[in-house]
Amino acid sequence: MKSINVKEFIDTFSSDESYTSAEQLKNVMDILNDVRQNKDQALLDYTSRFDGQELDEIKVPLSYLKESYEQLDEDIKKALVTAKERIEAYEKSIKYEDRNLGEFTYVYRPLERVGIYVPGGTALYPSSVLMTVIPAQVAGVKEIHVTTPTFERNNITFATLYLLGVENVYTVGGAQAVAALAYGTETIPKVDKIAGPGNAYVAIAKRLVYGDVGIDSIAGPSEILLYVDESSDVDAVVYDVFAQAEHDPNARTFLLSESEAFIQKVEQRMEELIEDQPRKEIIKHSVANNHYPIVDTRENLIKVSNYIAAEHVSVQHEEEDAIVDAIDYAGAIFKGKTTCEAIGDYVAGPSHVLPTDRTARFSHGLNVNDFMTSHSIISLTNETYQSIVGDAAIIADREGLFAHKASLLVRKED
Ligand SMILES: NC(=O)c1ccc[n+]([C@@H]2O[C@H](COP(=O)([O-])OP(=O)(O)OC[C@H]3O[C@@H](n4cnc5c(N)ncnc54)[C@H](O)[C@@H]3O)[C@@H](O)[C@H]2O)c1
Ligand SMILES: N[C@H](CO)Cc1c[nH]c[nH+]1
Ligand SMILES: [Zn+2]
Repeated sequence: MKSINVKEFIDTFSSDESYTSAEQLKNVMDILNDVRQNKDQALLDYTSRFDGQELDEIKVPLSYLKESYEQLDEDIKKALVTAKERIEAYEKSIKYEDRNLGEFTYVYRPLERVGIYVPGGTALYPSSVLMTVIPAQVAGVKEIHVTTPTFERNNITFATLYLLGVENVYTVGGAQAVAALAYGTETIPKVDKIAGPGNAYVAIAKRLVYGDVGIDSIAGPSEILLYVDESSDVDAVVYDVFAQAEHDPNARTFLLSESEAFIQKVEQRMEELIEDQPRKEIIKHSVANNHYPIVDTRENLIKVSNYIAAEHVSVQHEEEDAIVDAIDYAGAIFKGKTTCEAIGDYVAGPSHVLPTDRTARFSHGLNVNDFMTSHSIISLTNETYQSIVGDAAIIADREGLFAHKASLLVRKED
């Protein structure tokens, strides 16, 4: 594919119709309203329509989870436990603790009831079970409810849920699952916050229910921004592009370099390897519509990296320290030629649930603290109170809020 410079990219990209088109929004809104009104019946209807499954019940019996786990081979059991231990250790290390600051205390409390979306449309995502449920468990969430459009009685998603001890699992996907968690149905309870990644329908639905329920972030179709140079390995870069593209036709891949010659080597190799990819149909669609090879100066490439604020930024470059330092906005940065993005998908430690669609400008990857809420406890000594009450009263006076002023001054000592 021909490369473009940063200016050409900004012109095309900002005028792109992203997956959140008005039509998509309307479709998702209709699904949300239907589930709100018709509850379980709507879930059964959408599951038949979008997933081709005629279900009798939505809740997965615990015996299915147990059987799924027991039938796993030892090598995958061991891999899941390795991932579990690394993710747990990471989340425990970053968990906020109560802080006593004398007259002020910040306290952190786990959420009571959360809903977790585990994707399962074109692939199974046991790794997303680990990357969402473990932070919630480390936070101490009291009730965890998981929805996933996964139907086979024995499958690795159910097995991983069993490994983590999750008992409330429902076979519902897409916007309808988000609606069920946000508003409640006969089977699925209304939760306080919904977390977890998914495709465009899931991402739009989370946007729309926010406010009625909390959400973690917009963790929609996957993205990677690769910043590479002549020292990078061409095949490794190609597989990094394909690894994101194979998630979804809407997945986006940005390939940035100061070297046109290197970009052309990667583009050429992509053409050679694409036909051999088992998920080539999805990859081709993603690459044809959402792949951006960009060549420009260092300064412009850094600016555009911060503009895109991609879910994953992978820096494979001789001057990686300087480039990583200059990047302010990204879901997660993978530094160096060995630390590829896919290691973060599975076992590195930090959650792979990351903001997409430029939302890393203002939100961050999922972690234990997203499953907690904090409040301050303010308890002033009388001495402090008496020293500041006059200032408070005069501001209340100027706001014209006289009951505020009175409540302050009634406690003032002469
Ligand atoms: N950002 C992140 O942190 C992150 C992490 C993991 C996965 N992902 C993303 O998760 C997604 C997984 O996507 P998926 O599709 O395989 O699974 P999914 O579970 O997200 O979506 C499947 C559901 O989409 C709904 N759906 C499909 N076609 C529809 C239509 N025409 N109208 C309404 N609803 C429809 C169905 O209800 C189906 O159950 C990918 O986009 C992947 O990139 C993102
Ligand atoms: N790359 C995805 C996040 O965008 C996460 C994932 C799960 N499994 C494989 N990959
Ligand atoms: Zn991935």
